[in-house]
Amino acid sequence: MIEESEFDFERFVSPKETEQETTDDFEVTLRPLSLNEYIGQDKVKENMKIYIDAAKRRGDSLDHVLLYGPPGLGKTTLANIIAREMGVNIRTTSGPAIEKPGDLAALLASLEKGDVLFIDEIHRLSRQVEEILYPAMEDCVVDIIMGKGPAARSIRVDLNRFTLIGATTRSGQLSAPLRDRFGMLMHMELYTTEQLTDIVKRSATILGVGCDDDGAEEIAGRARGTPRIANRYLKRVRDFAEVIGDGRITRDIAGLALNRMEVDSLGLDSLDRRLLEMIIKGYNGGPVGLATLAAAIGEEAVTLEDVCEPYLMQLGFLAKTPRGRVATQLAYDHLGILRQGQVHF
Ligand SMILES: Nc1ncnc2c1ncn2[C@@H]1O[C@H](COP(=O)(O)OP(=O)(O)OP(=O)(O)O)[C@@H](O)[C@H]1O
Ligand SMILES: [Mg+2]
Repeated sequence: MIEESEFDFERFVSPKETEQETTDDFEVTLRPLSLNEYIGQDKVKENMKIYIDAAKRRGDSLDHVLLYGPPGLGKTTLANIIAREMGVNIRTTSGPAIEKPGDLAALLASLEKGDVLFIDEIHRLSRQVEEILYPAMEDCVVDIIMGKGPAARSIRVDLNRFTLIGATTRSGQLSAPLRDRFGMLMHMELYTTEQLTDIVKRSATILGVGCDDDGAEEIAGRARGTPRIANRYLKRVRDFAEVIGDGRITRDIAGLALNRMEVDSLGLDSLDRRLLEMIIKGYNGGPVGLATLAAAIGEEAVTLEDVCEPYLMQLGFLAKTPRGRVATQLAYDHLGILRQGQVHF
């Protein structure tokens, strides 16, 4: 329920777009525009194709979709593709950008039939704002309270059928009532090196850079399962290739560039290594709590949890236990550190 004072009727007519994307031109041009161009995430993609097809056959809007997974895996890209494949408009906003319930109500009321509303970082919606979504998602209505005190009355505003696509890096932080109202929960996984190699090759073609298969593989192997990182490294390696080499990306050039950027052979960057070294040297291998660890290396806990840990856990370098984070033997081996009392043969 929202109060009249909070409701900005002006916005019904001209909703102010809250475009909060942190994309530069580079990212925009590299974004695939159709499901067929979208590499990897096969499970998500196959299911999505069926849901889209079914909705289109019924002439219905698509059910609400929640995309969750680590940053840079293509959630924003996929949301745009879904809207495009459905042939509808997409409006983009993000959790922290919607301050008042009235703002969201106005945005919802401005949607046309079938439109997609994409809310990035949906776990960061305030409670009050989130409550507007419940009846909107379920019954396509918003409730507005007019007036105050005993004279107050509530008005229902009917909405057009729409599709909410929410994206979050942390589905665990989503309240249960909100999560339950999504018809599809789609978990995005880290990409394999083969998939990332294809992504790098595709991006290189779009950018007009010559790139050997080996060169693409070298970049992919160090991009920690993340297309955004792969594209970023490609851009930097291209600089090296142009200045040091003959412009073509080879394995040697890629290796050299990435070493200079302090990205090691498995894709660990200096922050990953600082994290592991702190557990090993500062806390004797762990367990150590996330907050303690974050304070010790001077980083935010969310950064460690969202950015570093998924990849370190996938490599088997880090384990989460109820008592805290633990560095595994594989991490010691990779960093070349001996455990206390361990003898090197
Ligand atoms: N499946 C894919 N195929 C090709 N390129 C991709 C794919 N997924 C993502 N990319 C590229 O990776 C970049 C990052 O994708 P995107 O912005 O969609 O990630 P995100 O999951 O929304 O990240 P965040 O959580 O940080 O918002 C984009 O520039 C896009 O070009
Ligand atoms: Mg995004």
